[in-house]
Amino acid sequence: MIEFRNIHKSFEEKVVLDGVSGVLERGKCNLLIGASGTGKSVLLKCIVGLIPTDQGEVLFDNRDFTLADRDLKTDIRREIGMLFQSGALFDSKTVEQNVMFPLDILTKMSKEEKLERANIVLKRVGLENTNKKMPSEISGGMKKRVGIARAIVNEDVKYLFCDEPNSGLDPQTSILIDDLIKEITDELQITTTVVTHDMNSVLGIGDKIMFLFKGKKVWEGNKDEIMDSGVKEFDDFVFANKVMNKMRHG
Ligand SMILES: Nc1ncnc2c1ncn2[C@@H]1O[C@H](COP(=O)(O)OP(=O)(O)OP(=O)(O)O)[C@@H](O)[C@H]1O
Repeated sequence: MIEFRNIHKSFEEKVVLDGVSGVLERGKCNLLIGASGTGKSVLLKCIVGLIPTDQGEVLFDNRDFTLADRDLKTDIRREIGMLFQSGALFDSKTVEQNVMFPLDILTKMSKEEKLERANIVLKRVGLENTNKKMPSEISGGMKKRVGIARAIVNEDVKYLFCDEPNSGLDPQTSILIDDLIKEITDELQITTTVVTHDMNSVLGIGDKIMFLFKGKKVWEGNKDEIMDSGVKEFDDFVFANKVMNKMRHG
């Protein structure tokens, strides 16, 4: 479980996050949603410490990351897996080398141990027998699977963060990737956070949904509660989607 409290972040004069608080629950897919430019990615980066906040606290299972000393920060970082928007695979490394990379930098495991672990997670994401392929030789959906394998390769991982995992994917592949993220969350009982503006994802895997608008969280709920949120900004976002609008008005 991750708790973030009163997060503020501005870039020069521009206020991006204006006092955002929330709880990301363990064993659930927690979704951060909102229109383009509302600060979803900035919030995710503030939570994982990639961007310093101006104000606010982030607690990973009651451990204050903001005030943590170097050792505790390193411990928490080791428990974080990230799936980046672009996939962020190293083009010059094979699939296997990409997946083993976090183990190279975070652990003292032997080559054999790292390989064994990489093979386990590659199998889990449905990519056995792709070890020696280069990223340029595999599809967009497979690249995302490699990204997921890399994010969970470290057995210590307790927190998984995915920034727009469906970007660049067709709708069917998007659903497969969403389902995989959901299954892994259930299996490992990790705290998963997904940044998205894809309504299919919201309906498919939104165990807990937080909607950001102009730097504030203006609605929170689950996928069964989105039809009658009672919040205009949220309705405008949800029902801009034609399918959702049709579901509402028949
Ligand atoms: N490093 C930075 N320096 C200055 N401004 C930034 C920086 N990072 C983000 N911003 C600004 O913060 C705002 C929010 O950006 P963010 O990427 O969080 O949006 P988002 O909600 O994730 O949008 P999208 O769905 O388009 O990815 C944008 O106006 C962006 O230009």
